[in-house]
Amino acid sequence: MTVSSAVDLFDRLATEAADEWAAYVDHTFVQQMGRGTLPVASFRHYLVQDYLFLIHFARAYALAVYKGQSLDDMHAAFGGLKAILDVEMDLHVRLCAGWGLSAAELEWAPEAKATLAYTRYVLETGLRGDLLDLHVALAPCVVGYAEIGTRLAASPSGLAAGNPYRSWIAEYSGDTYQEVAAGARATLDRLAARGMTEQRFPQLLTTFRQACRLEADFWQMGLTRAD
Ligand SMILES: Cc1ncc(C[n+]2csc(CCO)c2C)c(N)n1
Repeated sequence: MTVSSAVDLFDRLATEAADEWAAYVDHTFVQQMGRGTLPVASFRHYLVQDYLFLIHFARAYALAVYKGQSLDDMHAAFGGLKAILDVEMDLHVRLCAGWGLSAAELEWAPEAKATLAYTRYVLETGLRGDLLDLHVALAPCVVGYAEIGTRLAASPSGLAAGNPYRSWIAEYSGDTYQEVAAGARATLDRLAARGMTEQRFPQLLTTFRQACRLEADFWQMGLTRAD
C-alpha cells in the first residue's frame, strides 16, 4: 500500500513524535533566547559548534547529490549544497565575528560530543538508507528552526530592541528561511509520493525521533557549554 498524501509526511512525523519535537523546539536554550536571558557564553559556545555542524550539514547535502535518483534530485541537492558553501557559511562566520569569535577560533575548535553524535547520525542514516531516509534525518533541523523562529518572533520579547538574540530570531522567522523550510517539507512529500510504503513509516519515525532528540541535546550542549 502506498501512503496517502492527505496529511503531509512531515506533519505526520511531528505529530507522532510530539514529545521529542516539543522537547527540541521549546528547549530551555530556546526559551532563554526568546526572553533575552540566555548567557552570552552559552550562545557563543553554540555558535562555534554550529559552525562545525554546518560543515557536516554540507556533507549531508553532498551525500544527497550522490543518492539522487534523477538529475532533478541531484540538481535540488546541489542547490542546497551550493547555498551552504557559498552563502550560509559566510553568513555564519560574520555572525560569529559580531559575537567576538574569530575565523581561527572556529577553525580550531574541538568538536563537542553532541555535535559529533548528531552530524554523524544524519550522515550514517543517509549512507545506510536512501534519499527519503536522509531527508527525514535532516527535516527536524531545517523545519525546526523555522518553527522556533516563528514562535520566538511572536513572543513578547523575541524581537524587542533590548534582546541580544533578536537578529538570530529575525533571521529564522524571516521569509527567506521560512521558504527554505517549506522547500524541505515539499521535498519529503515529493519523495514519499514516489511510492513510499506504509511499512517504511515506523523506521522513518525512529529516524525523525532520534534527530529531534539529538537537536535537543545540541541545545543542551550549548546551554551547559559541554565539550
Ligand atoms: C544544530 C542546528 N540545527 C539546525 C540549524 C538550521 N540550519 C541547518 S542547515 C541551515 C542552512 C540552510 O539550509 C540552517 C539554517 C542549524 N543552523 N543548527
